[in-house]
Amino acid sequence: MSAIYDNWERLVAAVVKKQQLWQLFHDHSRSPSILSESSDFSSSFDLRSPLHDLAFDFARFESFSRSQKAFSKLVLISDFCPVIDVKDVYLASAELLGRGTFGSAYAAETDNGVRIVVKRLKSMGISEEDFKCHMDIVGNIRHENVAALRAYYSSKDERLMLYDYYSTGSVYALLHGQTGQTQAPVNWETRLKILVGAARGIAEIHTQNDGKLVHGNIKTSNVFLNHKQYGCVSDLGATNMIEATFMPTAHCYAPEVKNTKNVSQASDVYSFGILLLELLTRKSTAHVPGGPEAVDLVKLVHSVENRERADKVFDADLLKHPTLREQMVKMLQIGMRCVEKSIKRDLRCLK
Ligand SMILES: Nc1ncnc2c1ncn2[C@@H]1O[C@H](COP(=O)(O)OP(=O)(O)OP(=O)(O)O)[C@@H](O)[C@H]1O
Repeated sequence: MSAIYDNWERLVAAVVKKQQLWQLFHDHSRSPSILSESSDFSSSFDLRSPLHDLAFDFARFESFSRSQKAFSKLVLISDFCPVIDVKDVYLASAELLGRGTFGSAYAAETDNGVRIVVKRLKSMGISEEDFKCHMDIVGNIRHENVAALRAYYSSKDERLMLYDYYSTGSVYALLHGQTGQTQAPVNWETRLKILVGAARGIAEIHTQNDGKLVHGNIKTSNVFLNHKQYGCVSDLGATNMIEATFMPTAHCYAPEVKNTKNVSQASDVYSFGILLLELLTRKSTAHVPGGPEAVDLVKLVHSVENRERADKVFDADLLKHPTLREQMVKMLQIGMRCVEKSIKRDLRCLK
């Protein structure tokens, strides 16, 4: 356990205490746009202000006869004043975004053009009471780097969670896109901002529920870009509620994590390390139909014996900028520390 918590402390040191990763971030003198932004995300952002850009029509809920009964128990999170009409989900006009471990995700559009994501849990293995209790915890989180739960619904045979829709797509889509498409370059600044944001989001999640909350499913398809283009962690909740087994070929989970019962804050740190390595290498760690094959990145970076050979694993696009190399090596070291429980070798060889 001590080794696990050592990893966690390193992440906190890297992110919250603004050492290492934060230092790297500020050292990046070629990115004045990052440096000019406030280092205290919350100071310039009123997280409790009403969301005026999401102007839904509450009245339509009442008049929607087919689902009126079903939606009568839709619970809106307190700061979400406007209301959502999710009838499109039931009327099948909603767009299926994909099916994941815990259910399906749909993008539904309201009449006034606001898009919202509806997550439909596939398992009913959680009581209504436990579901609501967990939704209260998740719904309470308002942080720039955590996708906000806007509403939820629970009935005898249905559990829905409503989130903001991220039109820019996930980090998975950004890095790996669709098969056959030429990959657009993703610059260093973008990658750093994704990592800093994701790390801050995870750190925030871990402070919740008396410091016991776990995300449990950190991976590129669950990280989006917020309005400032920083990483924003989504899909919080499902792992805590549903018992599910992860695909053994998904390399984004810590080795001890076989199913949702094994997830922990330490395994979130591991998955953050994998996210970091994925951003450095641009290799996918989970196979999505139509996407690239999954690569065991821990094994890959394990094959790096010294800093000269680190180039073997970096995304070739990044290597076109030799001035970034030092920062990339430092970043690789942070990633390796996050996953080091399964990397037996001594990191000092990279120093
Ligand atoms: N809020 C959102 N905005 C935009 N796209 C989303 C949002 N939430 C999920 N998606 C996308 O919808 C698809 C399905 O997501 P879902 O979370 O159901 O599965 P997953 O991320 O592939 O796997 P898992 O269930 O393990 O999280 C993914 O491509 C995901 O990136």
